[in-house]
Amino acid sequence: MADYRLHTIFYILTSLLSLAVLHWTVHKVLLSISRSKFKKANNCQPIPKYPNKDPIFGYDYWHALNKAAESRTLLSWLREQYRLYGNTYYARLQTANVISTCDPENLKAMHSTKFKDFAIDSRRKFAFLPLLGAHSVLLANGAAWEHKRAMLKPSFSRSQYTNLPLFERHVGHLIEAVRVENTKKGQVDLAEFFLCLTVDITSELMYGTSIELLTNGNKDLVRDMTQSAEGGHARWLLVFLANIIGNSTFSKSVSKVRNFMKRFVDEAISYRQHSESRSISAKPTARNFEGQQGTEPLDVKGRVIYLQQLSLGTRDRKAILDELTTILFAGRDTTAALLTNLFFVLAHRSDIYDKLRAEISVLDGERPTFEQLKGFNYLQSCLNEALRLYPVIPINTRMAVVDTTLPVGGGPKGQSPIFVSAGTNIAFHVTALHRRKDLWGEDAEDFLPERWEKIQGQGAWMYQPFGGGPRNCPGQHLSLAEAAYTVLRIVQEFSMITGRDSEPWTELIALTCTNANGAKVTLTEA
Ligand code: HEM
Repeated sequence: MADYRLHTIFYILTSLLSLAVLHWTVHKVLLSISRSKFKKANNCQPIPKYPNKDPIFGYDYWHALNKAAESRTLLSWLREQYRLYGNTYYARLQTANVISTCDPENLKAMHSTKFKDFAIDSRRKFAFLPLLGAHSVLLANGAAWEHKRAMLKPSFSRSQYTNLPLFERHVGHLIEAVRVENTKKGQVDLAEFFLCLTVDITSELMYGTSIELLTNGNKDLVRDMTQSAEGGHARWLLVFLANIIGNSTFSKSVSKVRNFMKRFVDEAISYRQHSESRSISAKPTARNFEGQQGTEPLDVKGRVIYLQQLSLGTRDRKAILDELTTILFAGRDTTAALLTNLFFVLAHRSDIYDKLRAEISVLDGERPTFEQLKGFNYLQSCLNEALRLYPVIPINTRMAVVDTTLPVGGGPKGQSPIFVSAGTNIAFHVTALHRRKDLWGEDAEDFLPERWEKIQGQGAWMYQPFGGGPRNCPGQHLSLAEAAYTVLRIVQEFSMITGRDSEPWTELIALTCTNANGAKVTLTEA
């Protein structure tokens, strides 16, 4: 009897297993047939491959990538891979299929023409979720992302980035603090001050209240923010290994930063309560977080304050915390990195510094208007060139959400479309794109602001510091105005800059990328 029962169970189990195997095989065969047809219809050609020694786990590619990251040579290592395998190639990395590209046509497709076929990938989510939170616009996809983007829009209006008196207040604090340090120590690392400046400006614009790091000197917050951003990048490199290895410095910093931010969540909640108890100056907006009709709050100067905007869209404290933390990091690390990289160059190029001084001398020491600021072409070219040679976000990623194609990278010349199966990760490398000699000329490696006199429309897809398409950077105008104003005022106040660092520019990749050794200089009073 027992033998009969065992026999029946065995029979049922093997039948189920055979059915599952059959189903899987049929599915695979049908998928392969339909993909072959799809590839043929789209004229897809094979893509060059990185010679993975470990084609299953892709451990060798990951090991090489990590080694380069540890020695702070990841950006040049990536460029070397493009030289070896072409501008678009495939590799296996930690069990994932990855297509790397530095081709403008592929970026255009991902960001714009085929925007819906690509989404934010799980690697980015894993890396930055502890810091930015699940509600972060930087980690969202689909309809949730659309809502968040609509919420952000009014806070990036022209009135925000043309508010030069607001910039002046904070840049004035920066100049004072830099002057004190420069006099006391005979030199100053501008990088630390830029990180405070961008927090002060971003918080005033987005929260309505400045954190005032330049005047209250909350060094702990500066350190915790930096450690959080760097820890996020380490998680991006390690992925699941990060959970095994652990990083207590990262966890502590994240928790301190998010705790600090809770005061602004309280402010948002009390703003909401206040606005519910009396009628505030408000007009309807597109949609809020909960998908309902929202309101667009205006502060006394007629600006839209993001914190207030968020508070009217949701009662969820965690959602407000995630969004406020995200916007502070997005506004801090980026513009600070741009300024640090540019001043690193200026410290070693007195010819460029002198040319900047000559250009702005028409102001005769007075403050510029916004139109004058935008009209200083050489100043604008220096910013463009700093973002070209040292893009603040040099590595970015997406994931294909459906079977799709990218326009180039296939065939012997790399000019035919390539097939991209759903789930494939795409890594795009902006430094490699911005330094391609076939696009930028033989002097692509040189810092040459003059090249921008000839470039129309910022070079479209071959110049990608701010991303492109619907998901491009909403802070672009703000950061360029903020950076231009800061450079102009420093150049007005100091007649000469001398570099105090003989090291070459060295990558420090966290949320963004900046010079690892900062911008150590001595400034001479004008
Ligand atoms: C030099 C300065 C800056 C650079 C180079 C820069 C670059 C970028 C890039 C490349 C993206 C697209 C990311 C992607 O496609 O995955 C982005 C997105 C974003 N940036 Fe910026 N950014 C800068 C300044 C700012 C500032 C000052 C703010 C706000 C105060 C800001 C807020 C954002 C936000 C909220 C997003 C997410 C947009 C979305 O996902 O829809 N950025 N930025």
